[in-house]
Amino acid sequence: MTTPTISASGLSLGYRGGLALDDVSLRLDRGVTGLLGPNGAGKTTLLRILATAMPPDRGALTILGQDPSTVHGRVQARRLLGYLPQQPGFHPGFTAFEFVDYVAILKELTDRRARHAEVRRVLDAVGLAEQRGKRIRALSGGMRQRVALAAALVGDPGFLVLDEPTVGLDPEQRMRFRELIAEAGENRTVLLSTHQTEDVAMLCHRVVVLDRGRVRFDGTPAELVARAESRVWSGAERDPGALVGWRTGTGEFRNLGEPPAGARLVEPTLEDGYLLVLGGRPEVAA
Ligand SMILES: Nc1ncnc2c1ncn2[C@@H]1O[C@H](COP(=O)(O)OP(=O)(O)OP(=O)(O)O)[C@@H](O)[C@H]1O
Repeated sequence: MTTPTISASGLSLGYRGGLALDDVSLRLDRGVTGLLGPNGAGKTTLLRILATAMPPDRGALTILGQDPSTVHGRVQARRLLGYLPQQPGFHPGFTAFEFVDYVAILKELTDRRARHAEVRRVLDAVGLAEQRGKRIRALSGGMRQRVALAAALVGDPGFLVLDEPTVGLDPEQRMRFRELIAEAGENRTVLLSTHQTEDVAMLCHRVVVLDRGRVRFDGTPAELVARAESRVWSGAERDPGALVGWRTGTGEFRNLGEPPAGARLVEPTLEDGYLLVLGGRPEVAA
């Protein structure tokens, strides 16, 4: 068996308010894995730990064979991974080129000529060749996300950590961004956190659902959809026996849970499976 890109076991981390991650174990390999979960589930905390931005309180982790609990392992792991954080921390006065070059310097690409060639390569890869001299403040939200992705791609890392990369993008930009992520996942391991079940349906070969700091599901998108098989029905009213139900655009109600006899069953979606894994809690349906 080959060594996985990421091998994490028993990761736990507490903040003052309580446990944000509770005994999370995960192995990740090539391709795009989606991390779904409601607000406060622990997604950012997990991604930060996997990107070595903070250590867990407990648990063991290896990143591309490196142990980030040692200084040497942490430095090596950082050379091998790319991280697109939720707030990329742009300096709006920088141009796209200057920002990515700055990240490349932090990644210790010391030879100026080779570094600049690398910056041009990653900006080209995300379709920003034309905009590289533009100031970040003058770029659209979608272009800024592409700059952040370019920065994460510097040095061709084997492991990419993307924290809600499609948030705030219009549908066309989101589609374009998904293509870039799919491309990035062809020959490396990508972990992507998102609230968008469509991101997972369109991009991911695997999906992990995190809720209240614990892994609630780990499988393929098709397996997540299958969780809702024969558990979704429609009707003229919200079924009081449903775990969760809502009015759809057609005026009909979509109900999830254990259908009553004679219920009009409908084809489940990935979102239905996700909501059922979370126990149909309506506060996470948004
Ligand atoms: N710096 C911090 N100090 C204290 N508590 C924190 C801190 N960061 C996160 N938390 C808490 O830890 C829990 C997990 O937060 P985290 O940001 O990892 O969740 P998330 O799944 O990324 O949420 P979202 O989807 O809203 O970004 C939440 O209860 C949150 O309030």
